[in-house]
Amino acid sequence: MDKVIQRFRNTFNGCIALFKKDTNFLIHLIIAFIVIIISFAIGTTQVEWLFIISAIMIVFITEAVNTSIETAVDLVTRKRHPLAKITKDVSAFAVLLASIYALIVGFIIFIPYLF
Ligand SMILES: Nc1ncnc2c1ncn2[C@@H]1O[C@H](COP(=O)(O)OP(=O)(O)OP(=O)(O)O)[C@@H](O)[C@H]1O
Repeated sequence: MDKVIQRFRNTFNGCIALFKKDTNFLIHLIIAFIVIIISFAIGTTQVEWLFIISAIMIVFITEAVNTSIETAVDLVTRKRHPLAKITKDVSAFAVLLASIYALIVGFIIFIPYLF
């Protein structure tokens, strides 16, 4: 049981570290909060909710993994290195892909409600 509690504690520490290191995460969180409020207001369907929640979670997850990878690279080297650059750039690209997916989902779901 102690081990389970310790694991939760470590995970919680990871969450705090993520907020401290990555200011983008807070921005994503605020945007997600606004999207959820709008979704409640317009009464999106169950399937639309599934897409909205999955889009939000994919952005959160990639942003967290991106921060973790950036931190690991910084741990390995602070010097400029082409491999460090590729690692960070590819990891940032994953966040961009997730954000594009979220935008597409948002457009497909919310645009019809506007008209
Ligand atoms: N050690 C390095 N060697 C080579 N290029 C690097 C290195 N560290 C960072 N870079 C380049 O600088 C860019 C910015 O890196 P940085 O670590 O500042 O992340 P960041 O994009 O500012 O992350 P965030 O804004 O999420 O904190 C990277 O995407 C990469 O192209």
